[in-house]
Amino acid sequence: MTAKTKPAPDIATLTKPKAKVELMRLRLEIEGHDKAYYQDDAPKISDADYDALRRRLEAIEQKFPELVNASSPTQTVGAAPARGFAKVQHAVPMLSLGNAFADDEVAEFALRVQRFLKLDDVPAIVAEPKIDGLSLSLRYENGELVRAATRGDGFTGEDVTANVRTIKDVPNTLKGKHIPATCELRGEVYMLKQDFLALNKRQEEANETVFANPRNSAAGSLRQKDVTVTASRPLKFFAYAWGEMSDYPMEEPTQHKMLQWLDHAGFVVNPEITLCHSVEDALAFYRRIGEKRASLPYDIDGVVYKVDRLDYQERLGFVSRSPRWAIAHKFAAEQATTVLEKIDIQVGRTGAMTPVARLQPVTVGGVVVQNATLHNEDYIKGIGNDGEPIRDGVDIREGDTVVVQRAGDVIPQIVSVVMEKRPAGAEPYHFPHKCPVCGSHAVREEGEAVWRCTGALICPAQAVERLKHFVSRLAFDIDGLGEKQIELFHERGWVQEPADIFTLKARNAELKLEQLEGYGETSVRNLFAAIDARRSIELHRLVFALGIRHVGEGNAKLLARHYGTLDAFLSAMRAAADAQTEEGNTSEAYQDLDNIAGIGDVVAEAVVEFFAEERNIKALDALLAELTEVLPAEQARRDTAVAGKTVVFTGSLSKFTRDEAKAAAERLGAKVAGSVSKKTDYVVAGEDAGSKLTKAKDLGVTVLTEDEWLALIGN
Ligand SMILES: NC(=O)c1ccc[n+]([C@@H]2O[C@H](COP(=O)([O-])OP(=O)(O)OC[C@H]3O[C@@H](n4cnc5c(N)ncnc54)[C@H](O)[C@@H]3O)[C@@H](O)[C@H]2O)c1
Ligand SMILES: [Zn+2]
Repeated sequence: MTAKTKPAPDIATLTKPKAKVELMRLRLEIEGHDKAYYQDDAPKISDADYDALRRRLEAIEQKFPELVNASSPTQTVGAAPARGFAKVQHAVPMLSLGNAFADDEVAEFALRVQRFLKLDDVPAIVAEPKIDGLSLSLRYENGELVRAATRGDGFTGEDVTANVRTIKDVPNTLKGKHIPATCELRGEVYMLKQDFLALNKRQEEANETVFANPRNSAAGSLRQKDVTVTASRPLKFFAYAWGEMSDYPMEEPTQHKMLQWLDHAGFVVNPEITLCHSVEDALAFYRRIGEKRASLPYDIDGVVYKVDRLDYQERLGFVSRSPRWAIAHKFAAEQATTVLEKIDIQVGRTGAMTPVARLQPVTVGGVVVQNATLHNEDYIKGIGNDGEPIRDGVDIREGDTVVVQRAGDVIPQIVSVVMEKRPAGAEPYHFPHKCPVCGSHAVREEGEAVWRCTGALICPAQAVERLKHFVSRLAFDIDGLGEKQIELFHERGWVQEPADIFTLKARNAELKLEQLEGYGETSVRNLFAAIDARRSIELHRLVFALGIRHVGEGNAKLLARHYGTLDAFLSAMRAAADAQTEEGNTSEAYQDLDNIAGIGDVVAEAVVEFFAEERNIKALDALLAELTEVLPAEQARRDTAVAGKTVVFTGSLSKFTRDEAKAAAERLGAKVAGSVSKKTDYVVAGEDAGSKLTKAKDLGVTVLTEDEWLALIGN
């Protein structure tokens, strides 16, 4: 949810005519967002982006005050009532609040108030959590609820009386002795975070609107034309204000006494509200509630400070859209403090294990955040990609209180750990050395930050990718069994590991593949025939198909040629795997593998790790039981003109395909390379050969036409 605004002109150099145009543009854009937010309960941008638009508008209006007019968003509140609701005129307007973001803006507010009232000290101030919901005005006549209205544009709201009667926290009849004949009591409709999450889950399952946060969810639930829908939604209400009052229920009324009265009259008043006697007290409340924010069961987006004495409030009065006697101290929109409850490991499609922080849900920038990525083992330890410390080298532990950040569309991140809040006995996190999905052992390669599951053949997290690889062109290459079919068969639970492909036919009495959409008797028969044809497979294809990390087609061929037969390969691998330790491998089998020309330490390690995983062996055995023969690798010949030579094919070939050329060359003992170097013996150039040909000429490498090549290999 980022604002897609054009690079906006610099305010400092803005001329008046340009400012006019820019104001017009901003006003339209803000009005559009106001409608989406207030009328449709479905904002299109984050609150932070929205606030940035408003701040820009304010800055321009400040520079050109003559351009301000009454319809500017800086002068208005909310949005007009939506169609479909009866309109209600508020006896006393429902306004917005001025904003403060920094501590000194709060101090300035207090000083302004003090000066305005000509007092010697800052007057008593009530600090209230700013509940992130929507405000509601309730009109009581002779203690009975007669009308409920939303704020709307501040003067006219929407009639939601029937909807509000379904909210338990709103009394139909006021309690107590001192009930004014007429009173408009006000507060915030909101939804508990857990109720919001549960509601969203139900909505998602029913394919209904999913809300971005508890605020939108509360607003959308209240503003329903069908009252039974509102009744089914878990709405709550905190009372904290009032509009018209025929008289006050007490002598010398104050904000905090009125809150007490609201409580006695049958409302729920927020229990965190505190009476403060200095700016320091007020700021301390702000910090305390900020730290508590994530563990509160409802969302708050700041603190509202209100001058306590009502006679002072009256003297202070209003400026355009907000009272002079109150101010909202907002939390930084894109950061929030919360508790990291648990670290989970997610296994990717290729076996990479990524740690994810499970957080107590917290709303950051208008979106509920429950997870944050922790990237890898080093990141959790406080080590960055370059080996340098991050977060001042502080590690992340389960139970930590952390500051989460979300900027634009970026995945939420953990910016810092609040060390004072680290629970006694919190242990450094031990990154698991086992795959949480399949239980296979995991490895972290030299020079890499990522741990990977070695259960290539059996890990459900990797299954689809692995199976697709297994049937790919250079592996088993089964006609009629491509990526789409693999996905389908896997989704249905018919194929979990390679061996299952070969038992499809035997299970078909039960599976009935021919009844699948797009399949018929013939195509199923053809599929089974294609699968059967692959029960006999070349060793290098089998090795490649296993999906061992770093073993591509080239390495698979090197291995197949070196060992020759499946039995030789398997017994060598078992011997090497048996000798595998964390410190290394000194077995003869391993040394032999590591010494194969073209196979380096990284590849050798990966191969042995694969065979050291018992689960892979089981899956491989199951597969081998289904195969009829594994064809030994063709030994590279040493008696041909090109044996031991390195060849590069380039340009478009017309006498043979590149795959054919490569296969033929390799059969004759040549090595096929992808790029030209001093070690290249021949470059076979087809039509339109480009840079490789030029390079060959530069290096003096022999260049052959296709025909010359065919002649050389005796065709
Ligand atoms: N994302 C968008 O497209 C979009 C569009 C419009 C508005 N917004 C967001 O809405 C907010 C602006 O709305 P606003 O004009 O209502 O101002 P506001 O929400 O900043 O402040 C006024 C409101 O605070 C609420 N409030 C909660 N607790 C209170 C308490 N204890 N005492 C008094 N009031 C309390 C009341 O409902 C009151 O109407 C901003 O956060 C803005 O980012 C977002
Ligand atoms: Zn696994």
